[in-house]
Amino acid sequence: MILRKSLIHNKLNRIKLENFNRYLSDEKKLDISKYTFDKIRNFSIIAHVDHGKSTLADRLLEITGTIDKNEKSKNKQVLDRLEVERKRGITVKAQTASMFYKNDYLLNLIDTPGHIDFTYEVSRSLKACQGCLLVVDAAQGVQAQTIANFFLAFEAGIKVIPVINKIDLKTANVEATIEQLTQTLDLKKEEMLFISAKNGINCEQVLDEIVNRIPSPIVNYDKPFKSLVFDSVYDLRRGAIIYIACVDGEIKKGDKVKSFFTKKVYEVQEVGLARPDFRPSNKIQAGQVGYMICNIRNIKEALVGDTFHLDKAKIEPFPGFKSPKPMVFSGFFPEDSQNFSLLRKSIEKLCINDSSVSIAEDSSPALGQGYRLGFLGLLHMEVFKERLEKEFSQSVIITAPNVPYKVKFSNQKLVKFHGTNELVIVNPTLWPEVHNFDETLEPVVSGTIVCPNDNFREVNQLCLSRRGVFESRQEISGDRVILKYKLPLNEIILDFFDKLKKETSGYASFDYEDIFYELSDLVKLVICLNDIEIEELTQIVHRQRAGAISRVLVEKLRDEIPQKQFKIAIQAKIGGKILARENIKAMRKDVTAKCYGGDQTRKLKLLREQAEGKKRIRETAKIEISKDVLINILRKEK
Ligand SMILES: Nc1nc2c(ncn2[C@@H]2O[C@H](COP(=O)(O)OP(=O)(O)OP(=O)(O)O)[C@@H](O)[C@H]2O)c(=O)[nH]1
Repeated sequence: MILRKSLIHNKLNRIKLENFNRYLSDEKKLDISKYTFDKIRNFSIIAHVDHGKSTLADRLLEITGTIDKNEKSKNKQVLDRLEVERKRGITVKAQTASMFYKNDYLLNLIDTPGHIDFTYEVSRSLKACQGCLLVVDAAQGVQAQTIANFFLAFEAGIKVIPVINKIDLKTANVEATIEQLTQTLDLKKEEMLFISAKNGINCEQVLDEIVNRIPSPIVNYDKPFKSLVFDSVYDLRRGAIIYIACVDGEIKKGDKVKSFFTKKVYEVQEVGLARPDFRPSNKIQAGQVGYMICNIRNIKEALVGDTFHLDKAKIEPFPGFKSPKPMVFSGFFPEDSQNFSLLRKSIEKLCINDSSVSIAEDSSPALGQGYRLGFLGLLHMEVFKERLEKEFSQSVIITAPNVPYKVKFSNQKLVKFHGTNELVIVNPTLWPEVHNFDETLEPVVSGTIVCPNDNFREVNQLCLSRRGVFESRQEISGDRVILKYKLPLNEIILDFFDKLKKETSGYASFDYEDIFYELSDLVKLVICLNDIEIEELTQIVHRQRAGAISRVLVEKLRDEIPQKQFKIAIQAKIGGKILARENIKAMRKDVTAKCYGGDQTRKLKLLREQAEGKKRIRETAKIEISKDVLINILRKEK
């Protein structure tokens, strides 16, 4: 697996040290002028996790001589996978690479991220292509991500070449896979390729079919330079390196370019091809795909989907650009509050290479100073956390993740105050008072599940218990079924996928698309200890689920909080209404132990004094939840 972006950074540094000077002093920059648009094919590889996307990419690079086998094994040692990627069996990011084929063609393999958290980026990268290889594992057949990815390609209007992989496996069921592809995606058998990416069987044919079937890009040489940004990485010395697909004109060192989104102007310092190392070229012209370095010092100015064009030229931007929208938010606090400034520096460094993380300062009575960070999805958050721990040795406490909710109001005073009639709430403690809004909305997704027919009942039950709405069921060959549900995002960000796997002995796959907002009866659930609110445990929940969540939380707290000299009342409340309650009894101390003999009046006096003392402490003592208890509760929450 040599093509992984989470690891490109290492690679960039290596290239920088070893080759940077050589490249700069190298007079012989690549001359790619002869690769006119008709000689170019831009394509992606899309697949369900583990169906062989990276293996096929490696094979194509090997066949075209872009990398050799020795280089590959060298890379294999350098590139180790993040644990979260290994655990989930996914690659978060691959890499873009240009290959020369038969001396005639320039084939550009454009990376698409391999996870639903990055669906927007997948759809943007597909916009830079005219075709894609849809890889399907012959032993596993069509899976949820196969379907979701196919439809992204279909919507992008690009040519899809179905490739059935792993035909060498004893468990391969090629006939069933063909049938599933024809039934579900309306693909034709005669269009399918049958390969083993691992053993190289029919892989050269894949290259020929890319040339034969994928159209060359539609371009205009006479118009001023215009390009689509489909990826970016950050290098400490050179700033952001952006990957562009050039559709009009050409660009070379010294030209001035402008970002349509930020309106900022930059001078181009270098352009070139990703092979996959950065190789400078004399220019990039319409139809070609490459990288551009122009001293962008903030990765937030190099956004996927933006249009970079020649300064002062009037152009139409590529449609559909959105700045990244975080959908999962959590508090990040240092395990040792002394380490806050170290945590800040580490987060800043990590964000240099990730424009999609949103950052705001946060503080908590128990956890001290920290941050509230927003991510594209839960996996994105896990990868970020793991990198904080592995690359920066930071131990962090993460509060229960939540999704962004919306509240709508018609009160004109509020509308005037906020300048809008709708607020997005990402921090549950900032949820407004009930009388201050009219409607509440939550993000909902269209989910696709592929599982064995026999598991339908369990899967359906799981989805309904997560407030899912059943939409459709389609039986496909191989005794499997495709199910569609509308599911609230909040219900699937935590353990939904794990539960789904458990219910189906690992045979179900899940993917989602289209995040949209729907009306929902949401309430703020507050946890109190002796009437004092524990902010870190405040959550926004659906009214229907509030009772069950409350009971679980108060029981967990009852088991975790140590006894004190006085009684502790644990309550879960919505507004003033108590939904669940547990008490922790006061510690008993035998104050009469020293009274020998039968002086009953003295014993009673001591007991009376003890009871009054406890009452006094209970009224005055501020119960603070300790950090350890909070960590345990949050761990169990996950
Ligand atoms: N037997 C066999 N195994 C293969 C073949 N292609 C890939 N594999 C294996 O399948 C596993 C997954 O392959 P990858 O190339 O990592 O799959 P991927 O689609 O890139 O996975 P992600 O990028 O992590 O989603 C690896 O263990 C490969 O060695 C093949 O043609 N035959």
